[in-house]
Amino acid sequence: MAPTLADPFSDSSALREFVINQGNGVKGLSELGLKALPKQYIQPLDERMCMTNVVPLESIPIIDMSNWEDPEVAKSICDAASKWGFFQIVNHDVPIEVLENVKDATYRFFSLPADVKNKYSKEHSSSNNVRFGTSFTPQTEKALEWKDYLSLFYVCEEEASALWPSICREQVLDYMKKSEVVIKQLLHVLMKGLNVNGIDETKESLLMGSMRTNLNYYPKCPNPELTVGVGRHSDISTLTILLQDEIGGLYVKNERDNWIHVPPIKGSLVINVGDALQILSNGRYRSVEHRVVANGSKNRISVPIFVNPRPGDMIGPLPELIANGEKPIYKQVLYSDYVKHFFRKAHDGKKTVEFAEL
Ligand SMILES: O=C(O)CCC(=O)C(=O)O
Ligand SMILES: [Fe+2]
Repeated sequence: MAPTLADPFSDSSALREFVINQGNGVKGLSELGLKALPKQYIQPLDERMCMTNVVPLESIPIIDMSNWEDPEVAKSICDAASKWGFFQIVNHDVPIEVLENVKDATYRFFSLPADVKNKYSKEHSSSNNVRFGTSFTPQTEKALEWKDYLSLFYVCEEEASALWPSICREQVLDYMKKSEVVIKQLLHVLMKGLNVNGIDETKESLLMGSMRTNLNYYPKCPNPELTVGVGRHSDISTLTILLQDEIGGLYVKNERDNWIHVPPIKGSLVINVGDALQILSNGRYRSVEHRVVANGSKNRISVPIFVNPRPGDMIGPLPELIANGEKPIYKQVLYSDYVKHFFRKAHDGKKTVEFAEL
């Protein structure tokens, strides 16, 4: 039941009960029509988006994938991954219907009643591979983030059939499957750019041996300027493939520490380098800080696929780079340890990668 007091959430345990334990999420808070943001979501001043640090005219590269093997296109992909760590792709092979279907499926999942979504919460889910949650790590964050999510770690079709919510399962599986072609094209080009030619089975497994898809829901927010949708972070993936809707709100840091908006382009996918690829490439490709603002008038969704090494893989600079005489700047770390380190703390910009520095 929704609390009815004027400031129902002055007590943090009441907020946790409603948002986390009962599974209402921030979507539930948003739908209460609160006039003011609960204090638990108020971010410190330096974590809020300050529009004076936004460069309006700059833009991350937009790359046409129809001729992805053309040396010019390949160079623009490698340059974007080194300089920006972020780019958008158009004319990739993922059909527009697949993208529209997974967005519809995201709305369908979040429209389910709280008690149904809550079956997939940390408390109730029968598997760690399926997780409905809110904020990032509410147990360790001083200020919460204005976001709900469903996270689906892919093991196999059978497990997905048994465990993933049926309301979005087929659409997420299709989105992952259809994205594999462009993921392989990008990794092929990026490896070639490091003089690593041909991706054998072991390397393919290291680069894309596991995948996680998140359905992110950022509800409309009272006082969006006081909070964040997602705080400053870099992803821990090798690559992230991100589908966003038409609302906007994702910002990326440029080389001069200013923030650049990633404008929604219908049918495009946003690609970003994650920490694992930064480490494997010995720093040649860069994972870059990004964040999502909250929106005062509209709900927003996004659907990232995190393309990862397998949890049991050791990641470190690729042997081909070291054989060429490069000095390693990262040590070998067990990927699952890296992941644990990321989830042990609140979002903290680019700090996670220090875990692997020599
Ligand atoms: O919602 C977005 O646009 C980005 C989300 C994000 O950065 C993430 O899930 O890691
Ligand atoms: Fe991210």
